[in-house]
Amino acid sequence: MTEPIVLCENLVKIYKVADLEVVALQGLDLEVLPGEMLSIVGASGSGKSTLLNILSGLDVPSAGRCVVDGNDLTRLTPTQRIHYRRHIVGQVWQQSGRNLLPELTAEANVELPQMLSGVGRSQRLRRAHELLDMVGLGDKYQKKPVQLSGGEQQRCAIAVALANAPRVLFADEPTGELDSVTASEIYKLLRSLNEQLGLTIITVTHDAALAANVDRTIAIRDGRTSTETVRRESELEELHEHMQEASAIIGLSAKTHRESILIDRAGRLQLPKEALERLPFNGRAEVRITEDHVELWPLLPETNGNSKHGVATSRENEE
Ligand SMILES: Nc1ncnc2c1ncn2[C@@H]1O[C@H](COP(=O)(O)OP(=O)(O)OP(=O)(O)O)[C@@H](O)[C@H]1O
Repeated sequence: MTEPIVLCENLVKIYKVADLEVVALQGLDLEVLPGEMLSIVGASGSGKSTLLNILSGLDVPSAGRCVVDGNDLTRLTPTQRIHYRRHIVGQVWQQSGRNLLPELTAEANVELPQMLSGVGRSQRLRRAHELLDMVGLGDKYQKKPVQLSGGEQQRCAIAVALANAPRVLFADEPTGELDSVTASEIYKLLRSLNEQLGLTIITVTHDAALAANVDRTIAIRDGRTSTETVRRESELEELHEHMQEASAIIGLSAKTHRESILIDRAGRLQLPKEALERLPFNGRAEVRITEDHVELWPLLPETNGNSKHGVATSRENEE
């Protein structure tokens, strides 16, 4: 079995602000396989950036386990952390000011991380040109960020992030400041780099529609993974009744994507908000375990087993 390149187990992050504690991640589990292109979606404040900051080595978890390409992020020494950030992971941020130095040309921006790693000038230049060609900036080597469009700046940022050939690329809202056409082009570029280089890519986005561009989307709610959406190998011709319900979770068609609720090792899951809003659970549910699925029913006085209010939380053999 292929080992995951990213593994988070029961990850917890608590921020202390004055006397207050903010629990940003509350026991998050995540596995990503080498070569996967994954998107993390979730409402503002759900913990996406916190997770990405931990994975990219900028922050440390309060508890739990987090291993990326064999590096245990709870145990790195400061020197190992610098090596990890320079060589194992690459990052692209939403604001181009965080990705590129304004006074340097595109070429020099891609040279910089290599220079910090001790790569010689001719090799640096060769690599910078190779990467700028790959991201579609073959005619912009000498342009400074201000002379590039927003989309070109993000292309350049991707080249910078790949300068030291990382094993995993993290992109936090890489298209947040771009129009939808340019955003979709950046996702296509990320997809082609993922396929050409076999690079593992994890992006964070508010925009569930962009999730259609990746293999798998994980939704985070309140610091925990809640649902997973996987692109189907081939489009379904027909949908079962219950599958149309499922497609509402992040807004992609159940014909093209298969959605599931994630159940952690302790058996915890988060019901979709839609189910919570539509059905009167009031914090508790009647559980019915059958041979091949589990049903959760609101505790209505008149519930007699024939109510239409049931929500199936696990169905096997759905296709
Ligand atoms: N440095 C910090 N100090 C204190 N609290 C923080 C800090 N960073 C994040 N938080 C809190 O942790 C929770 C998760 O924040 P996080 O930024 O990870 O969410 P997010 O899903 O990335 O949100 P957004 O989409 O708005 O960027 C929020 O309640 C936030 O206020």
